[in-house]
Amino acid sequence: MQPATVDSPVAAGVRRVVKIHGRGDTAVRALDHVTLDFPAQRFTSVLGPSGSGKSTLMHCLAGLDTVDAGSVRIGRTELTGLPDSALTRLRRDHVGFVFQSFNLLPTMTAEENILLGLRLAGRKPDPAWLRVVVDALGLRQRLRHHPGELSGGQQQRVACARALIGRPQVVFADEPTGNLDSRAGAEVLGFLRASVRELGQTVVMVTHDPVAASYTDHGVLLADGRVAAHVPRPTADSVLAALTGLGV
Ligand SMILES: Nc1ncnc2c1ncn2[C@@H]1O[C@H](COP(=O)(O)OP(=O)(O)OP(=O)(O)O)[C@@H](O)[C@H]1O
Repeated sequence: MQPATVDSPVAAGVRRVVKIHGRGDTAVRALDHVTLDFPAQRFTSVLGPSGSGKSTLMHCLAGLDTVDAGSVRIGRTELTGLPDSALTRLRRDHVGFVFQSFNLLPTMTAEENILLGLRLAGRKPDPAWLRVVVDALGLRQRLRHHPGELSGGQQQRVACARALIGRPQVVFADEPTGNLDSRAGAEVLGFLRASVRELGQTVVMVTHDPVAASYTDHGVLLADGRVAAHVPRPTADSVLAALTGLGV
């Protein structure tokens, strides 16, 4: 199996990032001088109460939103100040996404969904890597199915394959198990963990769920737009205790 190409020990990071939503009286400081590094080939969870800034952080990290101060990098590339066209290319070529709601195209087969991003980028899939990803996700028998013919767990596994097929610098997963039952959720989490440990990928996952966080190598807790705590080698209990310590 070929490991991912790693061109930096830090897959993504933010330095003293401030993000303010809205203006004037209704302005909300969603990120308040956040500094974090997400190491390559690690599975990191971002936790915290509702409104603590998790989604905002992910959007800023992925270049989907701009920051008001501070800097953001993906690998060795500084995002702040990049023109939109360069940001779009960076996302397309170096970032994978897994969303709570799967976001598959219903008229395409599972295989077409997996390969769409590469096709749009004019890149050819590496057949060996496609095989590795499809087999790791148990999707071999499902490639010709349309999303409507797949269970939620299978659809999310297709979304994971789509995220990994271009061997991105980092995969951002936003509550990837939020719409799944616990068994399907465990399968997806097990795969994300295996994609890091066995395939050398890097995954950053936003989650509310201490059990989901227990699959990761490191947990970061946000509260009120700030880094409130780190939970190394998280277990469901240690995450719960850290969240409780925040008064959540
Ligand atoms: N587009 C927006 N306009 C105004 N305020 C916003 C906007 N997006 C987020 N916020 C505010 O910024 C803060 C952080 O929101 P964010 O969605 O990042 O939190 P979160 O931790 O992801 O929450 P949840 O777990 O509920 O998804 C919240 O107070 C939220 O109300």
